[in-house]
Amino acid sequence: MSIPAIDFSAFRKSTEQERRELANRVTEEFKKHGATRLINHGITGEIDIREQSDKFFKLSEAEKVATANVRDANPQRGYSHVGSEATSKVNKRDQKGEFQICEDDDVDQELIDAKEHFDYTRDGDEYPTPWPSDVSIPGFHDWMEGTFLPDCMRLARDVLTAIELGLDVPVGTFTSCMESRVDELRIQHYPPLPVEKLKAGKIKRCHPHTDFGFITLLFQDATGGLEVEDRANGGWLPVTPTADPTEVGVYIGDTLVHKTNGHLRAAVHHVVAPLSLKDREDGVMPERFTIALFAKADRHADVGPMPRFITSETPQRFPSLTALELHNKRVGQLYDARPKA
Ligand SMILES: O=C(O)CCC(=O)C(=O)O
Ligand SMILES: [Fe+2]
Repeated sequence: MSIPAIDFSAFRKSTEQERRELANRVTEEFKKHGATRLINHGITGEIDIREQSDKFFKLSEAEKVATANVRDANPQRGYSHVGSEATSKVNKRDQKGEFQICEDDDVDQELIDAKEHFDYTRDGDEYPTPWPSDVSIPGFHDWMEGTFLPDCMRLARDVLTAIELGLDVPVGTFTSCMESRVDELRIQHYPPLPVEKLKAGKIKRCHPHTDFGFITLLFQDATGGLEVEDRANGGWLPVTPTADPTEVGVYIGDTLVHKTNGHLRAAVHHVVAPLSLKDREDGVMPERFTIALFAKADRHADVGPMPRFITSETPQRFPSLTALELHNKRVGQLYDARPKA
């Protein structure tokens, strides 16, 4: 089984009835795995992940480090080297085997994510991005910040509108608390990795985790290796890249889980060897590039469960807190850094 790719073109240009049907279909997929895949979603510009990302990751170590992310509990900005963030520290399975947000420090400290990344947001944000100079990468900032980020933000809001329709909550329920546009984009590079290195179980391209925002949009190159937890059968569903380079995976994140009191569950995902290398003992996993848009709620928005999702059968599961409080708690877990009180 795999996650079907849904044609999203009808969402912007069709009758109300067709929009609702599409919204229901997308929401049903989210209910199954916390994930869906979309094609024909309106981002038509060249999504050449490699071309854009390569420019940054090919910079010298010194130039990359000059834009380094500060490893604290604030929103991530700039460059993170291989092994910097530890996704293994953010979630844990509960007694029923379901993945939950980690609430204590009892996690394996030695698991390494074999990836480097650069995180950014729009200019003018209160947490500014340390961009590399335009001399070292001509056009990089303008394309990333000026074109790609707004396109992704628009698509994320459309998908959230579809979820509002699919859940039959008033339109604007989620999207009205995204006005300050604090979404974040991440370009990600997984350097070549010998399969042998995976054997000891300490290194993965990315350990199982859930993302922190409302939803994540994920564009991947043709390498493969991303998998989503298969809730119905156990195990994992490979999100195998298709021939369509614009295809985007969409994943439910913790903020939407909180707001819906667990009615929607987050997509648990990880990155392992691509299918062609899965049963091999040797060989080298080729490098891999992806781009993620983390669609976020306004920092001061209350992302505690909405009253309509709290019932006698489903009592309140999460506290009332702001999006920034939830986000900082989660980012802090990546770095063993506590948010400031
Ligand atoms: O690169 C991927 O396929 C997944 C990355 C990811 O899960 C993340 O950055 O949160
Ligand atoms: Fe993720």
